[in-house]
Amino acid sequence: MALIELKNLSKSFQIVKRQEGFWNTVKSLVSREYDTKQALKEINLSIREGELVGYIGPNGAGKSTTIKLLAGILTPTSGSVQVAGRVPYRQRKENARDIGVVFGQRSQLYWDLPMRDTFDLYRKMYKIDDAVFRRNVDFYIELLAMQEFLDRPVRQLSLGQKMRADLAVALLHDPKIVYLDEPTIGLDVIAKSRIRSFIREVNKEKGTTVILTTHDMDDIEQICNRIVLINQGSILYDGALTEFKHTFSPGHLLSVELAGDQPLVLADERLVLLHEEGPRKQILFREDRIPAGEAVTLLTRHNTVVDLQLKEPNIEDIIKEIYK
Ligand SMILES: Nc1ncnc2c1ncn2[C@@H]1O[C@H](COP(=O)(O)OP(=O)(O)OP(=O)(O)O)[C@@H](O)[C@H]1O
Repeated sequence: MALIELKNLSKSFQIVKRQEGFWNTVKSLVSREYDTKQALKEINLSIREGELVGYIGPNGAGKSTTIKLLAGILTPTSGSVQVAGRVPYRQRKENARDIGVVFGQRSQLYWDLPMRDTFDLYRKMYKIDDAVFRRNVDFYIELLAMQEFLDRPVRQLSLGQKMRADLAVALLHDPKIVYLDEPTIGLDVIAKSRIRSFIREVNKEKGTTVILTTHDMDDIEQICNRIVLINQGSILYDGALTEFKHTFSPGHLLSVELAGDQPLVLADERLVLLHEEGPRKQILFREDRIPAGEAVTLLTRHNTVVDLQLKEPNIEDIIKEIYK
């Protein structure tokens, strides 16, 4: 059985409609109106133990929402989520033992404590068995070359040292899954490469399943063997990195400019809006699902198109387009 199993998983948020003006503000205190934002739309995803998955997509795509559902912080609107045979939001505590998390932009360390004491604190918090604790601390100190800064308070550490420390702490309790959000952000080339080989090594030695969110394609290329691309709450691609390059290049990106500021009509679910900037829209499609000629015909039939270019992107172009 898969370690992570998401079936037709949807998540919507209710957002209070904001209206301008004094009376509208007063009115909204009495009866609120809501908009619904669908963050995830019937996604299906199955991850086996030991996989190294790159989970990528533009801002607001639904990545954090997925991770929060895996961690049991959120409950699904519909569909199901299972992690190691459990329903995370029903067994949050037990589930937390199976997950380790690292946010590149937000450290989980205690600023005034040296790492040696931080390890101890986490040992108590997670009630880690003494032998496991000793073995893991030694393993991470060695693998991440942490000896030199173990006794210095965290606030004195460099960004790269802090990241190494954060990784060690997240993995201290031997979680089955580790979720890494931008683990190499802001680091120099050498520090990045050290983190990447560490992640590969942990995966190899301990069989830890890795879900990696990053905007750095080198992270994906060097760490992951599978890539899941999510955009506007739907999974656009799920497969090997080499296949990904093959699927979306060349010529599977349409750049169109519409007349005036009319909204884009896609008219077909095989066409996906990747990015828009004013009247210029970037549309992604897979040629095995819709031929380029048909995509162009559909777009010009439903929109007043001023300019249309069929691009021949490579993977970096697509990613750039996604992250613009
Ligand atoms: N608590 C919430 N209330 C309302 N809307 C939310 C909430 N959390 C997320 N959303 C919306 O759901 C969508 C998906 O957000 P999510 O944070 O999952 O994206 P993301 O892919 O993690 O983006 P980023 O790369 O910027 O972190 C966005 O439109 C976001 O505004």
